[in-house]
Amino acid sequence: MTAIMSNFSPSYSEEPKLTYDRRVVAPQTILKVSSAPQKGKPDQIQQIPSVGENPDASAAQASYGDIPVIDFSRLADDADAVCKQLGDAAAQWGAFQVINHGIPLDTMQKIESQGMNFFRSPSDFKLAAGSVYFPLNAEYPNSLLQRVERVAFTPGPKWKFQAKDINSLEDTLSRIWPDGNPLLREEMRKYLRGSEALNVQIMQLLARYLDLGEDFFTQHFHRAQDTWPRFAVRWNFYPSHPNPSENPGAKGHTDPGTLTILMQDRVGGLRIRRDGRWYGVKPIEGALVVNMGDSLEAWTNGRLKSVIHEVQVNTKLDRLSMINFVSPEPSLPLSPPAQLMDEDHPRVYREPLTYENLMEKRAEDIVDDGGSKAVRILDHFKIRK
Ligand SMILES: O=C(O)CCC(=O)C(=O)O
Ligand SMILES: [Fe+2]
Repeated sequence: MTAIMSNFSPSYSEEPKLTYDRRVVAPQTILKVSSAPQKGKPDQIQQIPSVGENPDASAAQASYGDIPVIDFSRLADDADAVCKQLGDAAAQWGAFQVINHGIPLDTMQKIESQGMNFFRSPSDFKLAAGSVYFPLNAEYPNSLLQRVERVAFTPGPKWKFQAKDINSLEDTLSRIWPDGNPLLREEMRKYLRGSEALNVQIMQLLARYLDLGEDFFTQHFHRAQDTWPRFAVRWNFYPSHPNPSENPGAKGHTDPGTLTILMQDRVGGLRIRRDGRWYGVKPIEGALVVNMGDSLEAWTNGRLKSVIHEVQVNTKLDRLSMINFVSPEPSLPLSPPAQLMDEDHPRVYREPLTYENLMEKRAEDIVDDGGSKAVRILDHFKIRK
């Protein structure tokens, strides 16, 4: 341990005293790029233009897209309308934001400020956390995550060992804050419980939207001895960079699981792709961003869309997100129900297809091509006509 480290202990007990710049970014600094829809080459893996490759990327255009914002406080009076709004968003955009989801704003703010405290700490302090901390870029020049420091709240080196229980986060918590951080522990516990409930609620609403019966997805949640789905929780920290065209934070990709529940700060920079255009995901205080992943698209025979997204680094402000990747049991066949297949809607993806298959392909892709090409992993599993 160096002298700096032993003297350094970021305080955790401060109330959300935000140690970073909370200015709301002027809309024109958020890039929204329109580019021509991809020319159809249905039998080829789709290449997703990313920030660095896209000549439009520096031509900032003000305004965010109309990514739906769903108010869960309306569930009590008008569940049908909420269900329709949410399902349409999942089918058309592959993403939405949720407000009034039940996780307290205070919890989200405290986690955010603790996360910022961690990433703003001296490098020696962060590196002392060991394998749960991934420093900026150094070892992963070709990864999808281009300019991101990370903390993985996931025990074990492999995706198979993801867990959602607070106990499994203890190890990471004690590594990133060796002197203890009971405030963060408590708030993470609340957040996890809240996002677990939200995941169930959303999956039930989506099943209802598709007329599958509310439990179509959730009946599998406790199928295995251990409980599924599992959560892989991560903090992503994107230090600012003066040149937006040189600094994709995360390149275009889809997430492999069922849902991704994401908390972003006020900086913005997350963008999603729909019909060949990028749309900024507007930071809304207290909102959670929900993305559909590959497993859900496969499971619903393409009715719900696994959304392509990327992150642009801000030119002035550091950005933090906390991401909860929800995955199904790895060996569960993601077989679409009969109701979602007919002559007009033939089976889209090969069977059997499991989360495990998706993850294996993803690992190959990222390793084999050096990760330089962002691809939709699901396209590898399409049934060719
Ligand atoms: O940080 C974000 O907003 C999104 C990051 C992301 O897409 C990912 O880590 O898969
Ligand atoms: Fe992602």
